[in-house]
Amino acid sequence: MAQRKMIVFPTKNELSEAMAEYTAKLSAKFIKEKGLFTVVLSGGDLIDWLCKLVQPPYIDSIEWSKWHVFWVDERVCAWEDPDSNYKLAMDGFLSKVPIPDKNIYAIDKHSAADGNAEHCAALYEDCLKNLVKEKIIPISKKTGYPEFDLQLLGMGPDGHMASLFPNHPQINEKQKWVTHITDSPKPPPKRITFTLPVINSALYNLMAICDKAPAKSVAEIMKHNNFSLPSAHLSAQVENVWYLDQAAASEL
Ligand SMILES: O=C(O)[C@H](O)[C@@H](O)[C@H](O)[C@H](O)COP(=O)(O)O
Repeated sequence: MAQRKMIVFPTKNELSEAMAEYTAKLSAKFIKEKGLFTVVLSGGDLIDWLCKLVQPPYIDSIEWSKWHVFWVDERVCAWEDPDSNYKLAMDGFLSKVPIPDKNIYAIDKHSAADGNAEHCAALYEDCLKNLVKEKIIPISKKTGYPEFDLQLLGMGPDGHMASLFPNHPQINEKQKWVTHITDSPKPPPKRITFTLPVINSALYNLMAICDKAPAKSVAEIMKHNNFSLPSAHLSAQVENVWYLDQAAASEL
């Protein structure tokens, strides 16, 4: 498993530039090697930081038609709900680039609107299993879990990543690929999330963190490897890279 690497950027703008460059390079590499690129998004501020991808040179140089897009976690609510990570990504990013609709794998629309978190998690896992059969997602020979090319993650001030929260049992789930939570400390309470072994089976994991609020948790992880914080468990098969702005790195 890859060692954690950290890069601190003077500003959010520079972090955002670097994230676009990193994503574009991996997109070109994987499309050249296997004809497609699997990207996993999270919610939160990350989508804002992806804004550079919808600008030149990336908007014209990336082969968007070869992208397959997933969510590492999703809030269980209607697609139109302002809480929806799907809506956030569609409005801020995906609607601006020519990725075929069929390559955008959102939470099941009806079960999400019905608020059935357990069913949504099971359906999302079924969706991943079908894509394994269709050879869109390989199963890693090393980990035995699905292997995504790039996952773009964020961390909350409490050290959570995806919807794996401190002092909640989801972090220990090893059988399922996708699980659910109905009492998330960050609203809204109902969510689905990739499990830790799936998150860590990605080839490249990029964790992007800005602002002062998560700075203490960043320091707990970097200085003390405090495993009570779910983000401390992040790994990857090839690269586990953490992009911080100055504020997020201020307690280091
Ligand atoms: O659904 C969510 O809430 C997100 O996917 C979540 O895991 C997010 O990545 C972190 O909470 C960081 O969020 P911020 O960038 O908003 O702090």
